[in-house]
Amino acid sequence: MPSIEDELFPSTPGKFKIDRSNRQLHRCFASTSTMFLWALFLIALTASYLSFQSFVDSGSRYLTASWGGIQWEKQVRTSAQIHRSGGISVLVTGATGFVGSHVSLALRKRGDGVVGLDNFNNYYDPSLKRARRSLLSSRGIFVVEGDINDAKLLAKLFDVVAFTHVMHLAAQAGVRYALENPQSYVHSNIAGLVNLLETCKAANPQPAIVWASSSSVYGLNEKVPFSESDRTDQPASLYAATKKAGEEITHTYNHIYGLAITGLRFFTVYGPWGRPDMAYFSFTRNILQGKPITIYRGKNRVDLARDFTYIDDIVKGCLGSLDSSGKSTGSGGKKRGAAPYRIFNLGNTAPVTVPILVDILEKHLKVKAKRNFVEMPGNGDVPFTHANISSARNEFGYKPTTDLETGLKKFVRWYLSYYGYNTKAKLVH
Ligand SMILES: O=C(O)[C@H]1O[C@H](OP(=O)(O)OP(=O)(O)OC[C@H]2O[C@@H](n3ccc(=O)[nH]c3=O)[C@H](O)[C@@H]2O)[C@H](O)[C@@H](O)[C@@H]1O
Repeated sequence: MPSIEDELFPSTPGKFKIDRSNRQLHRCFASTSTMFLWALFLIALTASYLSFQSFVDSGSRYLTASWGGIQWEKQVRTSAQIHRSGGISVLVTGATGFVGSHVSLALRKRGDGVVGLDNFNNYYDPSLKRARRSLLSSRGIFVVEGDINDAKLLAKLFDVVAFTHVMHLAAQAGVRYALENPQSYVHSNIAGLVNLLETCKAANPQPAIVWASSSSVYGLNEKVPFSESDRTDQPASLYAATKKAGEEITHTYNHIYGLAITGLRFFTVYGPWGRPDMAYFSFTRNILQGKPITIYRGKNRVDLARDFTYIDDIVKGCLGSLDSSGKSTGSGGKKRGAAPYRIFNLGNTAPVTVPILVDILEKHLKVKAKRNFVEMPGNGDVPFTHANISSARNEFGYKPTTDLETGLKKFVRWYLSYYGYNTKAKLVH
């Protein structure tokens, strides 16, 4: 590919007609033409710089289309206001996501300040995210539309509000989608995370950060139940690898800049307002529509199992982590002392096989599933997960209380109501 210089200075100068009969004139013409060429070059350079600038501007306008301005700042400030003594002010990324919306509502309910951030991407139906936003907005939570990769936006948010905490839940989720769109995992889970940490490190005061890692970091680990000290260097999917990378990256920022950081390894979270890409959700949709569902099986027809964890238990774990996070020690990019670095499993400690999950759904839906068993493809899945939660219990009293039967009953009730199967049921959180 020709460089920009190649294009401005063609390699065929013979095209410029020079009068060779008069050396003086030639020299003069040559120097004039050189000057002329330089002038042309400078003009072209300036023009291309200006057009590049306008491209950057229009690009950032695109990124920042929905933020900025006095009114916007007022909304951010109001939403961040704390309404209880000893409360915290939290920036929740991924606020219209499944876990993000629940955590935002719970924080708000107890009187904390909450500002949401979400890019409303279309990994799954954005109308569900918009509905969650309406719910948040009805409780006085403002959600900024923007991406964690937008450094200007993040800096602006910290300019407007001195957040005490960041609850970082924005991510490219899903284990199997990484085969289809690997770059989206790098974009959100690596580049976006670093961008957020850069903003937090530079903030004055620095916030404490709690963020979503994943049970998938245990990968091919066979020791059960999974403890935080078990090996996590055998990821089975790119998704897991990016979450594991996130744990290493956050450690670095804790070490160099004194950011207080807590990583939470969530175990297959489910519940009302959940994620349509997850098995319990898509199974429900297919069962109700009379379509078959695909159930993966491991080698020798062994059923896969997950430590399915109900959303309300996860929310308690998130709030417990925020409350016990400790403080960042640095300011303006300078570390002043050691800050806590923690990682916790947030699971249910009671793995259930996928066919049993389907049994429970059938019971609550009162419809038989059309089961199609398939040998687990090499798509990033792991055979089972099982959390040891003693660290979280010791540190902040984490204690899951909802079993899969009860949790799925609540999910099904929400699903039928939200999608209009049962118009009598009220649409409540
Ligand atoms: O806890 C975690 O670490 C992860 O939990 C889920 O990942 P996963 O456990 O794979 O959850 P589902 O996609 O709901 O799958 C649950 C089980 O159903 C199985 N499954 C899934 C889809 C399907 O069509 N058929 C099927 O049998 C999967 O193999 C798996 O065993 C989330 O999607 C991840 O974002 C999260 O990080």
